[in-house]
Amino acid sequence: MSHADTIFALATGAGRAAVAVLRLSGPNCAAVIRSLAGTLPTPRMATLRTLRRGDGAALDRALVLWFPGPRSFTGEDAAELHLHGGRAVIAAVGEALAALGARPAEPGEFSRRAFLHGKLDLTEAEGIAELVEAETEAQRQQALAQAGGLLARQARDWAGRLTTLLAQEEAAIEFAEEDLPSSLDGEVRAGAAALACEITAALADGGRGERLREGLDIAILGAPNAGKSSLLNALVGREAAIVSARAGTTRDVVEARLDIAGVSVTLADTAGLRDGADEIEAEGIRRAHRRGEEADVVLALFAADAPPDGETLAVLGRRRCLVLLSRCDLAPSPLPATVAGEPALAVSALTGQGLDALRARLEEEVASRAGGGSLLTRPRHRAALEDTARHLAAAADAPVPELVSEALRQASQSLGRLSGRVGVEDVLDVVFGSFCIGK
Ligand SMILES: Nc1nc2c(c(=O)[nH]1)N(C=O)[C@@H](CNc1ccc(C(=O)N[C@@H](CCC(=O)O)C(=O)O)cc1)CN2
Ligand SMILES: Nc1nc2c(ncn2[C@@H]2O[C@H](COP(=O)(O)OP(=O)(O)OP(=O)(O)O)[C@@H](O)[C@H]2O)c(=O)[nH]1
Ligand SMILES: [Mg+2]
Repeated sequence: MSHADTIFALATGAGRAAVAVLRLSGPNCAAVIRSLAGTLPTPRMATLRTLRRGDGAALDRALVLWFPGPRSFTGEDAAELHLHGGRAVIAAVGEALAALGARPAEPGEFSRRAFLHGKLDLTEAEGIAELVEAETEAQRQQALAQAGGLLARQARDWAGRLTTLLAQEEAAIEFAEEDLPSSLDGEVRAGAAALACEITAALADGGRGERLREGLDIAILGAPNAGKSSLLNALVGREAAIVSARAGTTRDVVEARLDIAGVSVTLADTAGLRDGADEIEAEGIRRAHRRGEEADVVLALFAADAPPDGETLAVLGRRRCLVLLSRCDLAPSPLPATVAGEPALAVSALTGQGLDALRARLEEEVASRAGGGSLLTRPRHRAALEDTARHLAAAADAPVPELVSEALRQASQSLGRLSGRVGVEDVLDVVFGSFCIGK
């Protein structure tokens, strides 16, 4: 993959659409646009042109945008073709571009070039990917802040202070050689300890930003016929799962997406837990248990009109669950307030009783685990900052000035990985490889 190539990709979604945007970037852009559109349009001004193949045949009437570098998204010559959205139009123009020496872009290659040309740091590029993937309002806000440099600015501030500390420690080492008394070493150690503290405080966010980006998983577990599928349908407001009076209706895990408190939540309905099921149902029950173990929150359902079953009680013993007494319209009141000592919320998917209270409880559970206001949105950020804080703490406590300086250098390296300044090619491959084509 050469950064000297001129690349192109469809920037808009596949499938039928009114307009399709083909994006181009690279040193050969001007020649490619001249060849397709006759002359270069005025920079950054949408211009209607007939695009023609080498043999003069018309390809499409399109809006052409020309972005001379370095004042472009990628920081090099770039262009956009706003085509009619037909599959054949896109294919024909793509063929013409390939014939002119441009090649299809890899996933994330436009953002990678913007990064390489210093237009974005790595966390800002990640923010752009997060913006494209955002499904909820809170995810959008977090992604926009990240793309706008929220973490990048903080990292630059930390990096600047770290560089100052390193320079001061080098000076302290010099002074020591000249046998001059200096308090500089002590000041640097105190500065390193303070910076370690500040970074540790930023890390102590309970992973809320990462969870907001990734979304949360909630699993519904309980005996056959407890009303799990009915509850899923009631919560998502559509018939996502099959409901029937026969025990053992659900076998596969049925997933539905919900927006709870601005967090993207995957709600999973599972096979009813019981012994002695047939082969297929038994596999469903294994999947149910696995879902329960992986979930952030488990809803344990007990039918209010039946005694609590041992299988679901065993789940309560293994992990903290939100306990629900389902089908509560079928049981005579008063209902028990607890199951196996756990407070239980009475709900009915049929009458809707208790559903608002359940939604409120779910909002609390979700809001306590994920939400906005965090600088960190990825495990990668956490790992880099944990290393940085560790090296800073080591610098504060190092036995001799030379080791203070060495630890500060390592802290600087770790922090550089966060912004991508200390660029190990494989980190870039991982980050940009997860982007979609055309980004
Ligand atoms: N048609 C279209 N819409 C789009 C994009 C695009 O590339 N094309 N974007 C793509 O992500 C987003 C907008 N982001 C952009 C960010 C920077 C530049 C850009 O060219 N920046 C120049 C400054 C340009 C100027 O100030 O006039 C630069 O940074 O040098 C373009 C788009 C969303 N919408
Ligand atoms: N009266 C009443 N009936 C309910 C309620 N919830 C579910 N049912 C009925 O209980 C039966 C089982 O409901 P499902 O939602 O399929 O139960 P399930 O837990 O998904 O069952 P499996 O998939 O077999 O594990 C169906 O006949 C539902 O109509 C409720 O709140 N009130
Ligand atoms: Mg079911």
